[in-house]
Amino acid sequence: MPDSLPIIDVAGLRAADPAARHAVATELGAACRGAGFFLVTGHGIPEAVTQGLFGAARALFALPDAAKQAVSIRRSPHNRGYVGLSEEQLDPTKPADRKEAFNVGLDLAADDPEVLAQKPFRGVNLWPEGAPELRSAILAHFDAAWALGRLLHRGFALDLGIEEDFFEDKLDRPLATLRLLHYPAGGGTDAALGAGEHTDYGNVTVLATDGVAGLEVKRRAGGWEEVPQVPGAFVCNIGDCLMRWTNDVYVSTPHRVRAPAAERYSAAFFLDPNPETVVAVLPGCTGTGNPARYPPVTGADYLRQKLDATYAHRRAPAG
Ligand SMILES: O=C(O)CCC(=O)C(=O)O
Ligand SMILES: [Fe+2]
Repeated sequence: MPDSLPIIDVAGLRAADPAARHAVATELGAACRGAGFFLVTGHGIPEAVTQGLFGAARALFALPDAAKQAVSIRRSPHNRGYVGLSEEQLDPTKPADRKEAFNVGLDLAADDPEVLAQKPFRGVNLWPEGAPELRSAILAHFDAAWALGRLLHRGFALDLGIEEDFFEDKLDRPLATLRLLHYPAGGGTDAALGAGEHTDYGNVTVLATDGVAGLEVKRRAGGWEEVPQVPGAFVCNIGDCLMRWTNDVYVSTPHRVRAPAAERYSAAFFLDPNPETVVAVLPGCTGTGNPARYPPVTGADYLRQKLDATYAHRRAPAG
């Protein structure tokens, strides 16, 4: 892995000129095969949207505990809602994570046919009462990060030598989660991390941070590399699902968050495919002596396995 993560301007992916699109795709492909992490500029997400998101995150985490517990993730079978401080332990060998989180999924209406049919992960979002402005600010960023995630997939497809729009209809009702994160001040004095070492589960993660450092990427040779703060850029990384889809051609790299001395906010958008999409190793990623390493699985089964392995509250009855 190189010592510094690549910064990739992805505006060219929107160009009419195929050569411009291919040039960006080649850069993306190199990053996905190498570090598995890259910084993205030229993403087209207005700064006002990101500012609005962080304003909403600050207001949300500042609510009284009772208001946050009223929308606890324990009340949602669909991986939505609030996760309290130290309720999660991404690395089981370390103390619980020093963070609180709030998960938002695809914003479906209560009478959406898939919600009524109780399809897996198809539920309504939980919103704190009396704060309607939070919902619109958070959903504006959800939509913007989703669009960026789909744009990146056009680049991945070009790099992988498949149809440029291969992923389009596999990401149009995705199992996506926008996770707001708040790492309180005062970390760094003990062994607790903000978030323990883990890999992400989906295809790609689009991360916005408030400029406070803390995220570290595991080097293949050992040790940790701090992700630099580049104003206006998003940090993107490949998740386990795209690693599987590409037969390990793209790499899902472990990372962690130090418990920062100063308070830190971030927002991770995890883009997983549609629930019924079959994730089967792509034809161009196998060859003689390199068979498919994974059997096909649906997006919903895949995510369920991953979440059940991580979160005790999904296995045990809510307490
Ligand atoms: O807060 C961050 O910088 C990264 C968080 C993260 O890795 C995650 O939530 O999966
Ligand atoms: Fe992560």
